[in-house]
Amino acid sequence: MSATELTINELGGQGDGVANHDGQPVFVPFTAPGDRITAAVEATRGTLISLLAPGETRALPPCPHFGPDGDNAGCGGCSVQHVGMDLYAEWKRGLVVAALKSRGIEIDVAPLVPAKPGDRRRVVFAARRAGDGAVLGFNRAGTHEIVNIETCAIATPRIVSALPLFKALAAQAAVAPKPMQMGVLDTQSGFDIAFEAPFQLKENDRLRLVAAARKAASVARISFNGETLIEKQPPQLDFGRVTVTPPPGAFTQASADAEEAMAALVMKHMKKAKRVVDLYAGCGTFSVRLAESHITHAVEGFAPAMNALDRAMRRMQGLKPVTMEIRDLARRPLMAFELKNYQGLVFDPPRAGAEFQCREIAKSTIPRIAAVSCNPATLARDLRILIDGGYKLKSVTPIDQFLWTPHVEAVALLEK
Ligand SMILES: C[S@@+](CC[C@H](N)C(=O)[O-])C[C@H]1O[C@@H](n2cnc3c(N)ncnc32)[C@H](O)[C@@H]1O
Repeated sequence: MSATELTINELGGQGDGVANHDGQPVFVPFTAPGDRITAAVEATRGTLISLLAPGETRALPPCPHFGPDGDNAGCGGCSVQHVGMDLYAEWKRGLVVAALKSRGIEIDVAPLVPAKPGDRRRVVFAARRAGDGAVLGFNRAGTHEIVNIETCAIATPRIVSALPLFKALAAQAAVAPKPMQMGVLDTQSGFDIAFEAPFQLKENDRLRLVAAARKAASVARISFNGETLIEKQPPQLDFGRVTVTPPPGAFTQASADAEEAMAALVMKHMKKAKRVVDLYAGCGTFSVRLAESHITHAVEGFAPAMNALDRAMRRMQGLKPVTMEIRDLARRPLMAFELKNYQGLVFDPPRAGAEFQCREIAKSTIPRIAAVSCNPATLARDLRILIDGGYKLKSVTPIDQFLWTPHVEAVALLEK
């Protein structure tokens, strides 16, 4: 394929540079606005061949695994380390602005709440067997090839220091050649490690993995396909004043700082509400903070998460009551009449959003709503439903929970 000379005009939605070629957009990974490059172009995809002249927005990537060059480069964990932080922040904010605009929602979206490198406490690695050991890292973008990492610019320093340990444990767990996922949560009491694999462990494999975990002081718990193999001490996270032990497989926010930023926005908006309902409550990230001053009803579909919240609340004193309900909100959303006793509602659904639930909220008279979302597209769809139901959108704040990726959290606040 011949080399085509291109100038990069902007960053696309996935963080690739976008050039115009014969009137068509061409997306070239690892390029920045202003770059003059040569690329091998195939339809709308370009592969960088050479950087002829860097654009002014180009920055040095902090991680050696980022970028197209080198043995262990091409890590797909991050896609946007190669531009300056001002452009990066504006690009990320723009993802939220564009999603809202596509639903006809015009609002002055707040500046991005930034993230710090090294603050991701929850990371999901890809791992597989390699000889006597294991490779562990992230998939090369668009492939199933795992880039074996020696460091990571986004994960907490504790996670980075423990990469050799994670590789040793992955080598014990990877009893079949197929790749698996290794979720690592850096908790106050040690690592909570959750393997998800398309195979099972035999008894001897389990014993070997458990023996390796026993020797590692920093491991709190290991689970394999949802089953706890060893719990040396309960993994613990503080949500505000309350210490919770999330069960294996439960959702936890990926960064403590991002969680604090989201919770602060939610709490401020709920200030005047006496009773608040927290939908998609997980292990109670928002509920326990709300319970400092509001009677709170937490609703969640994953029973072990609600049980974890229940156990944590039983140890606490001085909080308002939190009632809990295990309920599938996709099949059985809370109906408008069930919402009539609340003055505030928080919802933080999975990526698919809360379309049916929002149709009921839209009919309700709850004066204050806080919508938390990791997917601007479904957030915009859900906000449209609420706005059409008479809610006024007061603010939207993007939060950089997933540094250097195209993923962004947002907190939207509404009133009726
Ligand atoms: C993005 S997480 C938010 C959890 C919590 N608010 C937090 O901040 O940690 C979404 C939560 O929705 C729950 N969930 C997913 N589908 C659900 C459904 N159909 N009904 C109820 N809960 C659901 C998940 O188990 C998860 O706890």
